[in-house]
Amino acid sequence: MRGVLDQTQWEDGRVTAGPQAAQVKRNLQLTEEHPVAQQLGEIVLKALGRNETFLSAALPHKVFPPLFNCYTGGGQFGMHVDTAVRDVRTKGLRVRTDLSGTLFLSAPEEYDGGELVMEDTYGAHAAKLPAGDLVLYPSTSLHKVNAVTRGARIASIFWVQSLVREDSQRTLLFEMDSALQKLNKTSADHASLVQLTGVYHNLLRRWAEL
Ligand SMILES: O=C(O)CCC(=O)C(=O)O
Ligand SMILES: [Fe+2]
Repeated sequence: MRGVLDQTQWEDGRVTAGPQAAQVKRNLQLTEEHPVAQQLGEIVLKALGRNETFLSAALPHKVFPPLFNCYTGGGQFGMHVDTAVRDVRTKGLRVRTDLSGTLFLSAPEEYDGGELVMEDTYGAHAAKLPAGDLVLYPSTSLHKVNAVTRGARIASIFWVQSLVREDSQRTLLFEMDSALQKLNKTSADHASLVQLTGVYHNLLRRWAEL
């Protein structure tokens, strides 16, 4: 993916930003309509579909086609909250953004700065992950990307409409599914596993919106 991106002409990131975000957004990007974003976005979507942790945590209903972005030469993205509903112009559908994802495509050693900083009720958290790692966070969070003062930070970003809109409910289901998966490995024949798996599905049935 980096081989292709390193040869692609980037565009100004402000074209897809709302009025508040446009004030603070200084980066380059490829929108979901760009052929390179479409080609590489498919790879990202396939990888997401194979990743059990992602599927269990996000419970994805719709995924906004991945964009690609690049911060370099002091590029940054100041504090903002992502747009709540995004139109997928290429597919004629709309995605409510419950979760935001950043898939890092540059190694942390390639650039200085560029941390993704998210604010939640417990304060600020910074993520600057190895290439190939993904951070998924509630789209309701205020977040920013610190200025990149050396090198270039390349990433793929996307949004997920989850089957379960509420973070608190999704978190409970994720915890429960993680525990069930562990039990399935160690005590698959325990009778209570059937019952607990049933509870998981019945909670999901209660909370899922299609
Ligand atoms: O580049 C990132 O990690 C996040 C970008 C971002 O917040 C956005 O495009 O809304
Ligand atoms: Fe954002």
